[in-house]
Order: sequence, then C-alpha cells, then structure tokens
Amino acid sequence: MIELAGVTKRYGEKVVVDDLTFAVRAGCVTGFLGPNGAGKSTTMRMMLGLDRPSAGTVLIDDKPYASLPEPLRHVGALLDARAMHGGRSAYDNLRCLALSNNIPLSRVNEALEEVGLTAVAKKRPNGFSLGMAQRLGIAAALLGDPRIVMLDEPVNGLDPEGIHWIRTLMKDLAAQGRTVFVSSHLMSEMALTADHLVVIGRGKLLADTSMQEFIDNNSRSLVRIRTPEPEKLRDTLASQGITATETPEGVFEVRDEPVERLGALAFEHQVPLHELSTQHASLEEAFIALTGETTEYRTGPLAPSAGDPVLAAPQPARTES
Ligand SMILES: Nc1ncnc2c1ncn2[C@@H]1O[C@H](COP(=O)(O)OP(=O)(O)OP(=O)(O)O)[C@@H](O)[C@H]1O
Repeated sequence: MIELAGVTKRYGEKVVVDDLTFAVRAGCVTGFLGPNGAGKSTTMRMMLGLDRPSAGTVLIDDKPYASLPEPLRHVGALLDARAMHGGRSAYDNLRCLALSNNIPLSRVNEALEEVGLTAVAKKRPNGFSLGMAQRLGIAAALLGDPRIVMLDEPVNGLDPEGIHWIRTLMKDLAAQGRTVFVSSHLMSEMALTADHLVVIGRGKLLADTSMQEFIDNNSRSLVRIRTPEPEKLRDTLASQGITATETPEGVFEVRDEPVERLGALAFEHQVPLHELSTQHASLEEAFIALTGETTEYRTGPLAPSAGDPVLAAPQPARTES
C-alpha cells in the first residue's frame, strides 16, 4: 500500500504537484493518468524518495521510502528505461543492483528470463532498442521480488507483442496480491489493464475511482438507431421532445435517453428498426471530458485550407479563472 497525504511540489513559483492525497492498494493495477506535464513523473519520483515534496508525506507500507531497509525488496520501479549503465552488460547491471540490495544472485537470471532477455544477458544496454531497454528496466524493477511495483509509461517503445506482454505481466503481479502502480497518458492502454484509476491534471487530483465508475461518471451513453423510414422516426422523436443527430450514413444518434424508452417508442409508433444499440463512451472520451480544461499542451484546430492542412503548433491551454 502506498499512501500520499497532501503531497505538493513547487519549482520556484510553479506548483507542479498540488496537494495530492490518495492511496494505492494491493491486489489490483492502479493506472495513474494525466495529460503530458500533469505531474505524474514528479509524483512518482517523490513516492520513491528521489524528489523531496515541498509539503505532505508519502508512506510505503507505513514508512517513508528512505527508511525502508533494502528498498528494492519492497518497491521495484521503472522510471527511465535508459538509466542503466550502458557500458556494463545487462547481467552485470542487475548483478550490481542485487549485490547492493542483498538480493540473491539467482534472481538476476530469473528476472532476465521473466522479461525475455536471457539471450542478450551478456550484451551492453547501449546497443539495445528502446523496447529492450524497457524490458531491462522492468527486470530491474522485478529483481527484488517486491510487493510494490511502480512503472512510469512502461509501454513506451514496445511493439504490439511487448505491449501485450507488459499488460499480462501487470495483471499477473496484481493477481499475486502485489501493488501495481502504472502511469500513462494513453487511455486506451489503461482501459485494457487498470482496475482502478488515479487521474491528475495540472498536479491536482481529478479522480480516484474504479475504472467502471470513472467511465460512468465522465461519459455519456449514446443510442444508435437505423430505420428504413427516417421520416417516421424523426416525427416520433420530435413528438416526445427527444433530440437526435443524424450521421451522413443516415444513423440517428440519441444521447442520454434509455434504450428501453426509445425501443418502446419505435414499437408504439410502428417505426421499423434495423438497429437499436447502446454505445458507451470509451475511456479515451471520458479522459478528455475530465482533463480537457487541465491539458497544458494541446494541438490546435486543423488549418482550414483543405488543400494544405497543417497542424497548429501546441498552445498553452487557457488559464482557469
Ligand atoms: N526539475 C524541474 N524543474 C522545473 N520544472 C520541472 C522539473 N521537473 C518537472 N518540471 C515541470 O513539472 C511539470 C510536470 O512534469 P512531469 O514530468 O511530472 O509531468 P508528467 O505528467 O510526467 O508528463 P509526461 O506525461 O509528459 O511525462 C511540467 O510542467 C514540468 O515542466
């Protein structure tokens, strides 16, 4: 269990982490989400004692990180895949970590095996692809067989097989009763992995909730209706004061009306249907709905010129009043 209470980090005048209070529980994967620059890495660094909070406390199993004996046996972390010693072999990098943390050397080969790097154990990481470096960083995180695993953007640089592997690994670690805390700015990725979400924007806590609650609370459902008699459906919906939008393909989309009511109305008014289906907003949409106002850097609208579309440069979001 990791507990943060009132954790704040200031760099000069800028508050990059603002009074965060939340707990990360064992036995599930907790996704740590926020747009670029939201303060995720800074928060993780404070959890690991690498940065000192300007205010507040972080406790790892009731103790500050700095007072954990042999910390790698309690908390394994991947923050920066390129942090390994590039001139030492993968095996030697892990061996040094094992020796300094009183971890049996037998764990070195086991950890390399767990991440699929046995074949390159004697190779130096400075020749590794980003995906291989990520795997070595994860091997270092798992080396001490820790109860808590923290991974900062672990799918960076991984190919589809690697992404699938890391997803399965995180779920397996949680199923073993460990605490798994993983940051990402990719909602679609978290939707497939996390059971619980902590969302921050501009350093502030925006949500601390289960995945399902997050989607339910931050997204709206939409019902799609297709009919060979659009005029009849249009009239029926209008007679009930229900607003629908029509797609270019002729599909009616109705928000915030139960599908049961729409089905009953179509039946009563004898509107033949070819489709009546509920679409739930994806986590991506829920995330954008929640964090939109707090996104520090975002892409501007596409330039209107059809012949020469140019992406506008990232612009600071408007400041909240
Ligand atoms: N050492 C530092 N000095 C000054 N500002 C810093 C420092 N470290 C981070 N920041 C600022 O703190 C803010 C949060 O950065 P952080 O890297 O924690 O965000 P993040 O959510 O991890 O972003 P990303 O998803 O892009 O990795 C940013 O505005 C960043 O510029």
